[in-house]
Amino acid sequence: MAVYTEVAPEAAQALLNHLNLGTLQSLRGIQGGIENTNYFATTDQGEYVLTLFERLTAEQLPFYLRLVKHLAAAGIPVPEPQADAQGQLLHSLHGKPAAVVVKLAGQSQLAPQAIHCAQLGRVLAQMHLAARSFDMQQPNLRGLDWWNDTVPAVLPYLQAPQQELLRRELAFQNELAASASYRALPASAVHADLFRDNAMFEGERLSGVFDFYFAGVDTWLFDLCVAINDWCIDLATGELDTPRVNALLRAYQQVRPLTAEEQALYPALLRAAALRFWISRLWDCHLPRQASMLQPHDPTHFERVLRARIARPGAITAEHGFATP
Ligand SMILES: Nc1ncnc2c1ncn2[C@@H]1O[C@H](COP(=O)(O)OP(=O)(O)O)[C@@H](O)[C@H]1O
Ligand SMILES: N[C@@H](CCOP(=O)(O)O)C(=O)O
Repeated sequence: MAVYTEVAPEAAQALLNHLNLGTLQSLRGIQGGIENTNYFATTDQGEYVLTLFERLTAEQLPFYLRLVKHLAAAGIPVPEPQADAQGQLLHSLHGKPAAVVVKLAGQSQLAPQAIHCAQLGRVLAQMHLAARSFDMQQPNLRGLDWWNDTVPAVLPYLQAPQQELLRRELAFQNELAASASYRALPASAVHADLFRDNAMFEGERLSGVFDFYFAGVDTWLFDLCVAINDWCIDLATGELDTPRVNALLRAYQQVRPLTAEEQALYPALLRAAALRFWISRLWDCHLPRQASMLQPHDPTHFERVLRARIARPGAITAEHGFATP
């Protein structure tokens, strides 16, 4: 469930009045999420999502909300946060930080085909280009430093073969991050969690991408690899599905061709993206936060994905729209 704080219609209307968003017609708790309290709020002016933030603080939230506002202004299909007369995007309801964003039409496509992956690839590249002019800075809080801090905490819960893999991969990624070619990778604020459940489709058309609450400054290639590892795989085995990978990468490169460094480091960043979610799922599973509301996802899925990327590395080829350097 995802209504941790009950919101009365009168309280929602007071916030909607403050934002000049019209008269409430319906207010419905959303059961889907795991982190925040979310409601669909329909008014005579439109459909919105009202979120009360249960984990992130009022100090952390402006980065996420302003990033989404910036992307919306650049024409990227994201749920635009609604500002008050002073231009504030962050509000307060029942003592919790709150935001109201536009509701995206449609549903998530959990069994995507090439047609869906192509749209995602195009929007991802457009989003990367648009984020270059976003001027707030926040590192990816689930990046390499966090991996180095978290791996020692989860190792005791693992069997020897998993410990060995985790240690070896972390060492590999630390070495990679120190290399000149890694430092040459283009970066900006990125989504960093663009899984299938964070995008909406209306029929076959991508209506938008949302849930930017793991966003931070990281390489564009990492962001791309996070998406490929979720959108373009056989879910049972974790293996890459070539037609979907081709569709996503071709569409991405039609907007922004990968640099020579990105092409060379693609296999290593697919591994990094798998490692990131293996670690976070292990952490959620074995060290749940106090009074945690998270229902942990299965960590073994990303162990499988990581093993698959090591055994059969992906490669950028002419199939992906641009010849290798
Ligand atoms: N802007 C939006 N437009 C349409 N649906 C949304 C929007 N934001 C959230 N939702 C719905 O709410 C659900 C939970 O949102 P999410 O951001 O994933 O919550 P949490 O951060 O709590 O996991 C999503 O799966 C989606 O169905
Ligand atoms: N995509 C992550 C979980 C992040 O949670 P979200 O529901 O807020 O996207 C994973 O699958 O491990």
